[in-house]
Amino acid sequence: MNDFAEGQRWLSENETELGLGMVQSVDHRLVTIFFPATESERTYAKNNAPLSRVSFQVGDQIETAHGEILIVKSVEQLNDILVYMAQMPGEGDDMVPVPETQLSHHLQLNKASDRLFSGQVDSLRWFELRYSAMKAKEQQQRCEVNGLQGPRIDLIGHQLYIASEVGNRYAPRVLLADEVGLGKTIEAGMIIHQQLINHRASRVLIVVPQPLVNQWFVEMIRRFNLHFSIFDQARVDSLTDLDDLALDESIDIEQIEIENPFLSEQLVLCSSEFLAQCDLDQISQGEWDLLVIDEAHHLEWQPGNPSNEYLRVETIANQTPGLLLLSATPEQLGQESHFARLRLLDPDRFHNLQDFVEEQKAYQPIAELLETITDSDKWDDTLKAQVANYIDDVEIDETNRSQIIKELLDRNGTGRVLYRNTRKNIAGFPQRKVFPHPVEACEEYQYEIAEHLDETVAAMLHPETQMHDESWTLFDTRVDWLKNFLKENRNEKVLIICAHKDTAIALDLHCRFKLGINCCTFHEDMDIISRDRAAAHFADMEEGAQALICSEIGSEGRNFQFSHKLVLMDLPANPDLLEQRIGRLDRIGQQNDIEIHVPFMQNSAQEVIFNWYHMGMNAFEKTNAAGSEIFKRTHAQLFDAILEYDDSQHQKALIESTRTIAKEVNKAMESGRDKLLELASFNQSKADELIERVAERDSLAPRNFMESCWDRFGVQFEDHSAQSYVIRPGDHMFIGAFPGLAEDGMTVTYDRSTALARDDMHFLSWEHPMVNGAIELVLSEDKGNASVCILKNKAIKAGTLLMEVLYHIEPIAPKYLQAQRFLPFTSIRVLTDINGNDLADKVNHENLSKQCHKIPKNTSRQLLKSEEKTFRKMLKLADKKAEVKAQAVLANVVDNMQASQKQELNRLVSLRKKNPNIREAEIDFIKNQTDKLTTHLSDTQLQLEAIRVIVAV
Ligand SMILES: Nc1ncnc2c1ncn2[C@@H]1O[C@H](COP(=O)(O)OP(=O)(O)OP(=O)(O)O)[C@@H](O)[C@H]1O
Repeated sequence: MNDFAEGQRWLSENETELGLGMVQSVDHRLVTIFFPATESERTYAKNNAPLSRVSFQVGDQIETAHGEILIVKSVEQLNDILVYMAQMPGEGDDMVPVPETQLSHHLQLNKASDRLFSGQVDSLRWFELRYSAMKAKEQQQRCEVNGLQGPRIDLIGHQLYIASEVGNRYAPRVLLADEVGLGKTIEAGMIIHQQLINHRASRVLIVVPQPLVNQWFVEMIRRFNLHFSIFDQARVDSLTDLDDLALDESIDIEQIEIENPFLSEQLVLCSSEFLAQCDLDQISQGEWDLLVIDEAHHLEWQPGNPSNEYLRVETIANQTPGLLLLSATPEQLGQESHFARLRLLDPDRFHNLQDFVEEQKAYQPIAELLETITDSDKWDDTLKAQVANYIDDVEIDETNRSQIIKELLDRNGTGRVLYRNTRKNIAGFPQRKVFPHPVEACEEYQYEIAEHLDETVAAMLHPETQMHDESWTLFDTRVDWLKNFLKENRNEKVLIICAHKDTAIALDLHCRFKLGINCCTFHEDMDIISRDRAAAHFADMEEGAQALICSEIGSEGRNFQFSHKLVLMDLPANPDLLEQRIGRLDRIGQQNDIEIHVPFMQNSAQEVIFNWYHMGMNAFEKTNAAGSEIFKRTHAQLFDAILEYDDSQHQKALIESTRTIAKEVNKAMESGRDKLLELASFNQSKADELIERVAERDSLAPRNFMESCWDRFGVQFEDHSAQSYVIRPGDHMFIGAFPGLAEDGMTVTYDRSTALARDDMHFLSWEHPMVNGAIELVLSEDKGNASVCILKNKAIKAGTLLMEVLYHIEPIAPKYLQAQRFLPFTSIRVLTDINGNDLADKVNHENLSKQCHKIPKNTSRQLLKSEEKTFRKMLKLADKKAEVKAQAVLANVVDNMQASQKQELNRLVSLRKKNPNIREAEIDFIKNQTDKLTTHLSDTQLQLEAIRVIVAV
């Protein structure tokens, strides 16, 4: 464990760009570091904080907070603080005491020139490794698909498209609403991964229904290398409980301020059930950058009557810049709740329910206009005038097409906040087939007409719930049918869903004990471990259960696509719930057509609802986007027909009107809302381009770079199979531990399809934590930043001196500005001769390196001594050239940043015409942010990274 003390200076190993940190507070478990240069603060667990103590040695150059440069003459220790006794170079023997607290907050880690002129030179291979690490860092940060390559996933167009649209945003706030099973979890994972890898976010909170906690936890590690910590009440208690601590009796427990437990981890996963009852102040003060809510349709809101769940999420979301809501059925609880969730995402855009309802009615003309402007190569004046009716602050011209489409979709639809892909737009999905199984009605079930209509309908749809015990399994004809069905399909995996847990439990007992069928159950009264065990037992292809009998909770979020037979023992009176049930099997990865078996009693309420779904809206065989709207408009008639199930005329009328309404709603949606959603959510050519780009990055795997690193740092590696290696710590490792390398070794592969098939192998892409760690390791070490070599090239006169100097620029700015989105790590290379001519563009590094050869270290040192003056002059000349290049880059960066900020400003000003709630302060915020970004970006300093002296022979 490290010993920290207030005032000490430490450097974040993972985020060196934060500048030099100062210990702000320490307790028995946590340490908080403040980074003054970037006005940021981080809290780490003491025992595994990724921090390095910064201490200078005698002879080192230090810079004070006031910018004075001094040379360290001796180092003293006062309590736990280092005090450097230092002198101003060339200003006599006066010694100045500089406590480490007064060091400059911008740490210049680079000592390339010091090392060169003191003769500490390294081999060419180290210099080249350093160059490769710089290039890798630059390419990665500048790569358009950065964050999309690393995940262990198939490259699927609609997912990549959404992730690339959202993942790079500053504080993304969106609702991911793809149809069930199309990969919202994967999209969310990609967005989180991008935000983390690009330093847009570092603290993430994911909230999911309890049954899905483990599934998310595993998906995040397996597919994204993201290790979330699961928080529940027991964990929070253990972090805040003082009883376990052996405290000195003199300490007054009342006086101890307890650290917020949520600050102890960066990536936290918890259940919605935990969120509903935990300490709201603590969790909302978790300083999250990104909040993710799965199955967000549960956040119910009515005007004047928001649910507790909604209010809690709203409290956290108001204090968190990024917000991802996931729901396949966002309108499940009605349009009001849907609107409220959109308002959570973007209150400026969605401020009034009534306006939103009205606006939705006007989607059709906008959809038509969008189609016209997409399809027309040349826009005539009439068309331009039409577009100008909707947007008045962008030049209306076909050359601005993509921006105009974006603005239209954003300002008149839900373009910026809602993404929904449907099976209709995605090829390759299996067919769904429904198999009705009418069975004889059971006389044993008697329907008492209860006072409340809804309760009666529920009782008629699920008559077994009226029996209060398990006796119904003995006479219910559906159970008999199930017995035969399971026997006939003995070698198939069958998922059985029913609405209530008591039904699932009774069926499970009956099937196991009375019929001897290998099955298991899954319901809300089971604890999470038992549920996961049941799901795993069902998934086991060798010896697992033939059937899994779930209550309704099994119909949300779970992955059961290895099965293609679904039995619905009853039907829910809500089309979205039906879609959720079918979605367990109908998801990415399903290899077969899906069979949906529905046993129902003839001449009963069950037959009525089956026909309503099947004949009225074809909800079994096709995904039904209009389900909730159709339900809204037909449910009164449906309930009547259920209550009078023996009236065939009633049923006929129900089916007829449902068909008419379904047709009407589907048509309106297809030409209005769905059209807008489709345009905003997917773009085939962009998706194809993204797949191509990622595949291209895959083909440039970091093999050479990693092999050089392993070789240099003493990691052993050997072939495992094609494209795969076994690596393990070597006996003579150059450093204590290689980043991400397990003590007992690991198997890695560079190949995506191998990684997809073999979970036990690490997918080593440029985004893997080991590769990133290796890049940072190379760049944080001094090794390779100074080198001398000879050049053999007949065209160059012997004795010619060249100097290859590498620099980088990277912004140092407060985190909330996210300055690196405009200025990623940029390397600058100068190849100067003795007159200051820069040959970098004429001779690239790789070609030059082929002609460079090593010379003995002693010879290098002699050369450096004898020609020191010349080399110092050459370095100054190189600095000047690099400075010019850096200024050109920065000017461009500032221009781009200002243009992008202007777009944001225009949007807000335009929205304010419709939404009076947008305050002047919000507009001032963008202006202020632009000013600060301009200052920080323009002030970016050029950093010297490495020098290679080259002598032609
Ligand atoms: N790109 C991909 N590569 C590999 N597997 C994928 C990919 N996308 C999705 N899957 C798999 O498909 C299944 C469905 O994905 P996911 O759970 O993300 O869907 P969803 O839209 O969140 O589903 P639901 O609506 O049920 O919550 C999962 O098993 C997931 O691992």
